[in-house]
Amino acid sequence: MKTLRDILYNVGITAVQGNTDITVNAIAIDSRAIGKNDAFIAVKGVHADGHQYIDKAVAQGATAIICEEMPANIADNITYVQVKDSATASGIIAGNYYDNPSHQLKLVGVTGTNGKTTIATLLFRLFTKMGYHCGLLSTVQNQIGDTVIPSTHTTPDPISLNELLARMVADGCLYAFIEVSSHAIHQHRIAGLQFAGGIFSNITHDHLDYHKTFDEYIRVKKSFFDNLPAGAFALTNLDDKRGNVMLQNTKARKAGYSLHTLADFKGKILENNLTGLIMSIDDTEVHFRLIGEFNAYNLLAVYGAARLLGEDKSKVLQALSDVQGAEGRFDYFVSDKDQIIAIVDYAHTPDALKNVLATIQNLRKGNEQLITVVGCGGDRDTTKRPIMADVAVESSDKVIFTSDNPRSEDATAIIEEMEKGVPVHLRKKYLAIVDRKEAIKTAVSLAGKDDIILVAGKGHEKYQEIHGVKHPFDDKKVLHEMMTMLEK
Ligand SMILES: CC(=O)N[C@H]1[C@@H](OP(=O)(O)OP(=O)(O)OC[C@H]2O[C@@H](n3ccc(=O)[nH]c3=O)[C@H](O)[C@@H]2O)O[C@H](CO)[C@@H](O)[C@@H]1O[C@H](C)C(=O)N[C@@H](C)C(=O)N[C@H](CCC(=O)O)C(=O)O
Ligand SMILES: Nc1ncnc2c1ncn2[C@@H]1O[C@H](COP(=O)(O)OP(=O)(O)OP(=O)(O)O)[C@@H](O)[C@H]1O
Ligand SMILES: N[C@H](CCC[C@H](N)C(=O)O)C(=O)O
Ligand SMILES: [Mg+2]
Repeated sequence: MKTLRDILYNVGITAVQGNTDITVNAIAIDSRAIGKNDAFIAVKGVHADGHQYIDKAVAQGATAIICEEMPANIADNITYVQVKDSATASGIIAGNYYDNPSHQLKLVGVTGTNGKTTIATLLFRLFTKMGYHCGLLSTVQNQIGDTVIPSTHTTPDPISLNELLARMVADGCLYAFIEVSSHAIHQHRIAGLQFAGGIFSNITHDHLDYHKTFDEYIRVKKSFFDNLPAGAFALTNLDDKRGNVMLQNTKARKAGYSLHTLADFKGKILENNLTGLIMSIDDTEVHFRLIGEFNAYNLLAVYGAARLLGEDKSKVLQALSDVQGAEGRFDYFVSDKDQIIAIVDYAHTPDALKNVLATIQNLRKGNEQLITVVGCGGDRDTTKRPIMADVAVESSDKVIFTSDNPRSEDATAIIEEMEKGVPVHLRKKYLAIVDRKEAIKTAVSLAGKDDIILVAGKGHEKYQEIHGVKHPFDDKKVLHEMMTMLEK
């Protein structure tokens, strides 16, 4: 059992009212999770202010309150600790509560608009193949060795994050590979963690609903590298316009990867087709199972990180050559009868969609049609909607606009916003079908021999969220069903 004093170690405290030598049973940032003798950390959120729930936390049994503003009602026998920033404090407190698990393994964080899940998953699979016991925190799933734990966020809240890392430590993991989303950096979900390394993939348009401007989005991502310790490595993509800026103020050891310029880790694509990529990496020719130029970048990032973690070049390349990509990322199958290539991909940003469509265009052998099914999520960046629609019609022969996760929004209204991005001369190329299953069915019915269908935006997701309800939905399963039903 830890005392309140123990878990406050390194926290920027401004005032204390009450005794800090009390034992703390558990910690929570959500009053609904509070039980007897717990500590409640009141965090100001996007929708609510945790300070409003202090009384509720006390009523549920909290004996310690950590907050930025002392409440008006001070209850007897409760310790109130005022801190400068309770979001940051929650990360540090969570670390202390769980014995700072990030100090007990090598923690590597991946940030960037696209490629985080792919890079983190490849690292996890590579290091596992090389014989290490590893942990993974990703959008698709969390993993401790072979044990899969469902994930709710790309980067969990600081308490869940430290608890998961502690489970990895207890299970004997030497490495943890985690995705670091821009939301997580901004909300200090990673506060107090000790990283052994940070990787930057790229930065393009996304999340402007949250960060407001692209400059602010860049600043937030950069702050992850600014805060890395001197002993860590910071690995960047030198072919990204912002690749150098990301590392401008880092204390960590800098390294870069590139397909086009001089770099610590240099790659070149020799062949790129449906059987995979053949690349030259630091002058060694290697075959990989993943497809597309964007995956060449992801593979280079993984190779670079493995080298920076002290692994041998040929051992890494040999193991990486056999590793498979993450679920729902350029996940494809070929139909039995008409050899239709059906691809499911998580492209939900303009850049990801552009890259995946360019990859498909490069794989084309003749005049096969490319039919794209795509939608945009509700309650998320609205400015990407017309751009994604434009990208889709420019690079496909036919496009079906449909729903992604409408969340609280009207699905038809989202599609109408997408349609505004279609240039007049390309209007004949698209249809709008709100029901995603119907949209996929139509794509399959339009496809003939050797044609290619791309269903974009939801990748591994197993549900469709409509007005707060998550309805079971799996793009790949629906594609399979429709192929069978329509005998393609
Ligand atoms: C917009 C956003 O990021 N919200 C996250 C944020 O919640 P919030 O600030 O909205 O919380 P709030 O509802 O305002 O409440 C404020 C505080 O009061 C507390 N509270 C609230 C109600 C109550 O009864 N009692 C109580 O104590 C809450 O626990 C919270 O601490 O902090 C919560 C705890 O960490 C997150 O679960 C929540 O993620 C929401 C569900 C979400 O959808 N986030 C998405 C946008 C997200 O984070 N995505 C990124 C990936 C993006 C990418 O693709 O790069 C991710 O990392 O998953
Ligand atoms: N390095 C890359 N550059 C550009 N696009 C990429 C890259 N890697 C993957 N993509 C595209 O982005 C999609 C999402 O990839 P991935 O899931 O790896 O990214 P992510 O950063 O984890 O996304 P999220 O922020 O939603 O968790 C892929 O399906 C693919 O279309
Ligand atoms: N991590 C991303 C996922 C988007 C996936 C897409 N299917 C959507 O629902 O918009 C986000 O929270 O913006
Ligand atoms: Mg991800």
